[in-house]
Amino acid sequence: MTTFTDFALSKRVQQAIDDMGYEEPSPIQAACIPLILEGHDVIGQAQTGTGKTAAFGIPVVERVGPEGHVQALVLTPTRELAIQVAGEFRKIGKYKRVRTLPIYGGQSIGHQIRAVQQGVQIVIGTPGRVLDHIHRGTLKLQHVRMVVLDEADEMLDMGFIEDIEAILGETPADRQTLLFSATFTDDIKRLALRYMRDPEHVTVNRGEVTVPLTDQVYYKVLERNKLESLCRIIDSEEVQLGIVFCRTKRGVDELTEALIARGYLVDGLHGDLSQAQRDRVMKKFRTGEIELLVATDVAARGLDVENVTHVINYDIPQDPESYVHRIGRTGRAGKRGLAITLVTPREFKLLKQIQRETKARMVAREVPSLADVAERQAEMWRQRIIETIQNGGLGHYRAILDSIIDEHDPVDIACAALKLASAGELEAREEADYDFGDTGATPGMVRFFVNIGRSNRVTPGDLVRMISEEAGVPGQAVGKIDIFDRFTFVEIEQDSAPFVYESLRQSRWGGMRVNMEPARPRSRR
Ligand SMILES: Nc1ncnc2c1ncn2[C@@H]1O[C@H](COP(=O)(O)OP(=O)(O)OP(=O)(O)O)[C@@H](O)[C@H]1O
Ligand SMILES: [Mg+2]
Repeated sequence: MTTFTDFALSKRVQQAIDDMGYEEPSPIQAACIPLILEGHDVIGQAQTGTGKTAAFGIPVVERVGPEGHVQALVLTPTRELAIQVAGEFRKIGKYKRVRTLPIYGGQSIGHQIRAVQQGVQIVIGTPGRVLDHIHRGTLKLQHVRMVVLDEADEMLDMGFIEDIEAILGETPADRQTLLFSATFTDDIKRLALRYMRDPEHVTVNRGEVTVPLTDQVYYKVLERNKLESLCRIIDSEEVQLGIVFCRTKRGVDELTEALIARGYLVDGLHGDLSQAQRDRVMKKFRTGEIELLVATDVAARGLDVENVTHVINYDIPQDPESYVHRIGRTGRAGKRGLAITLVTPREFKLLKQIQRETKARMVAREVPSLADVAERQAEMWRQRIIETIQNGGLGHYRAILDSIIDEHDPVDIACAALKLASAGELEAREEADYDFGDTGATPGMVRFFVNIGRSNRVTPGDLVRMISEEAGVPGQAVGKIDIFDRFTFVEIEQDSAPFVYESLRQSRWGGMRVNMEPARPRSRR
């Protein structure tokens, strides 16, 4: 087994690693540290939370010389990540006294300029702000010997590529270039070769991109019930710290407000907040002052917060990479995690695509019913009432009730008091459902008209198979099937009907075009 001492690191770096409590190198560290120490360019790919930061951090710090100019540059896609990676570098370089500096937007540039002037050896920054310094002439990169792109696939993607090119153009051509991420597409790897010299490819766990210690589940929800479903799911989980991802900044704001209104300890993070706000929110999350962080994909990559037990995709991620990185915020460094994805009927295909491309094992779960949640809440109130009786000190309240106790049933009085105390929390609520109108189906079922191209060779067995494969519903959800000359009608259980409808309303199956519509009873006559 490899140990850190095998790398012949300087005493001061080795001591720092010991202080950090790293006993043995993770696989990506074991493979990359020697290569980087020897001066190779490296493309390093390993699952989220497996120590990629130190895999480049340790050898980069080790290779930095005593000269007081910028020798290494690390680029990250977000400010929070730059801050975090800078923290890791500071720890590794603690005894070597390597001077590191995070440089990112939203922070006073004057302060950064003064800090650079004091002789920084390693800069960790976001591309925009680094370019800003280059243009102002306040950051000189001509002596840079090592460049790291953390989250390299993201950095070489559309949003960043021009900035990256411009920055790399400021560094010497014979620099050492290091690329790290949990995900690399073949295209990005090919593109990366342009900026590298004969790189070594290190890939850990080629087969699985997601972390096996993170269980992955999904809940089928209806758009209009999403908030309610989320709350029920959270209430049925023991969340220590959780990150809830939304697609848009506005979605983050809205969900944050809605959750606060419902009494959850949450705050939101996205790119439109001031840096001071972003710092405050991250601090509240890292210290556990809030239990849920609601965020856009700005929090998807690289963030390492201890004890994140849950990642919840409130909005389904738009591509497999985003899924991998988002859920990678939990299940880090050998800990367990749970990744939850909410999926609406319209998004079901996307879920299946993510599942296919990440080879993820996702298990379907049922949103707790209102009855489940109601029972849990009722139990909680019963407990509270019993505890309150046991704690005593009720004399004052008894006096208040004295004047009505003769005229009203004591149980009625207790019920009224509970209604007031629970502020509506215990009111009966109704389950909302997808409205297909009257389709002339058996009670509890929805009848659909299915049109499968010109081919009439479809058997009832084929239909059941198609429906369960495409919509991910059990075969039992399919009821009566009528195959006429040119028309086919299928009855689907109410609960599964929205998913079947959204998956099959317009799709392809075995090369045939499939259309599906809720049946209208009149057309049956
Ligand atoms: N050798 C080690 N022994 C113990 N813990 C480690 C070791 N290396 C790293 N860690 C810890 O593992 C956690 C994850 O590390 P890191 O953030 O570098 O992961 P990553 O691979 O960069 O993940 P991501 O793809 O999400 O960016 C950190 O908390 C880090 O301190
Ligand atoms: Mg990382």
